[in-house]
Amino acid sequence: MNENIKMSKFAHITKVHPCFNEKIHDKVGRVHLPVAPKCNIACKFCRRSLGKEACEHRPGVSLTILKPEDVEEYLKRVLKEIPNIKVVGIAGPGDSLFNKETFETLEIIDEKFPDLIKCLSTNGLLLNKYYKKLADLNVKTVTVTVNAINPEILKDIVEWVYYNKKIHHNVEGAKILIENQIDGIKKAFDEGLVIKINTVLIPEINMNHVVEIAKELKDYAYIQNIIPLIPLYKMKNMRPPTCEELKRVREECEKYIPQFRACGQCRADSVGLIKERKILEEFFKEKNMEQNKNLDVFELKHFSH
Ligand SMILES: C[S@@+](CC[C@H](N)C(=O)[O-])C[C@H]1O[C@@H](n2cnc3c(N)ncnc32)[C@H](O)[C@@H]1O
Ligand code: SF4
Ligand code: SF4
Repeated sequence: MNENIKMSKFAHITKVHPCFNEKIHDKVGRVHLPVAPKCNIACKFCRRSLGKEACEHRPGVSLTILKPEDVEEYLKRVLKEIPNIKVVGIAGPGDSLFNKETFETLEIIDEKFPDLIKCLSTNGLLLNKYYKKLADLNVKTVTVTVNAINPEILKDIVEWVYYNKKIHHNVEGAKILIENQIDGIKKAFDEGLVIKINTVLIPEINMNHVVEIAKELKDYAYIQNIIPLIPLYKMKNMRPPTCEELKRVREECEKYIPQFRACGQCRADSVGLIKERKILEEFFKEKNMEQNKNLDVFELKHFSH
C-alpha cells in the first residue's frame, strides 16, 4: 500500500498513541497491565523477573501479576492519578496471546473503559489464530516481535517453540514461528489492525539480516521499532549494538518501513509518560554536552573531603 494512504488510514489511532508516534511520546501516557506471565517460546535473551527485588527498567520485568478481576479498580486509580492516559496495553511479562487472562482483561476494558485505545505486544506465534478475536474486542494496535525471517538465523535466537502441544526445537521451531508471524501479520493487517514490528538488534546474529525483515513486511507494518539487545540469560555474554550500528540499521530499514526511535524498552507494568526516563537524554542533547566516555568512573583520586 502507498505509504501516505497507509498513514492516513490509521491516523485516528496513531495520532494519539505514544508508541506509534514519536511526536507525542512526551505528552500522552500509557499503562501496561501485567496480566500475561506465561510464554510459548524461549528467546535466548529473555529473562522474566517478578517481585519487589525486580527493580530493573526493561521488558519482562513486573512488580506483580495483575489478575483480571483487579484490572477495573487498578485502571480507575491510574486514570484518577495520572492525567492523559490514552492507551492501555498488555506487554507480558510473557506472551499476551498465550494467556487467557489477556482476553478476559481486554473484555473488561472494552466494556468499562471504551475510550482507551487497546494495544498488545506478542511474539506472533498465535496471531493467526486470534487476530479476529482481537479485532472483535476492539484492539486497535498490535506489536509483533520479529527478530529474523530466516529459520537458520532465528534458530540461534529462539531455543524452542511450544505449538500444538509439542515443543519444537531448532530450525523446526523457528520455521513454525516465522510462518505464523507472517501469516498472522497479514491477516491482522487485512482486519484493520495497526501493526508495529519490534526487532531486537543482536549484532552477532541478525545485524545484516534485519533489513530483510523490513523488506518482507513493508506492506503490512505501519512502523518498525528496532531495539538494542539487553544482554541477558543465554545471551548475557553477547554485546549490544553500538549507537552507530543501531543508527545505521535503522537508516537501512527506513527505506522500507518508517522507524520508531523513541522506545523506552519499558517494563511490563509501566505506567505514565514514556518520557519520564528520557529527561536526562534530552537535556544532554539540548545542551550538546560532550560525551564523557573517557572518564574513568573508578578513579577516586581527584575528589577529597
Ligand atoms: C517481554 S516482551 C513481551 C511481549 C512478547 N512476548 C514479545 O516478545 O513480543 C516485550 C519486548 O521486549 C523485548 N525484549 C525482551 N527481552 C529483551 C532483551 N533482553 N533485550 C532486548 N529486548 C528484549 C522482546 O523482544 C519484545 O519485543
Ligand atoms: S516471546 Fe517475549 S516473553 Fe516470550 S521469551 Fe520471547 S521476549 Fe520473552
Ligand atoms: S516498550 Fe517501547 S513501544 Fe512499548 S510502551 Fe514502552 S516505549 Fe512504547
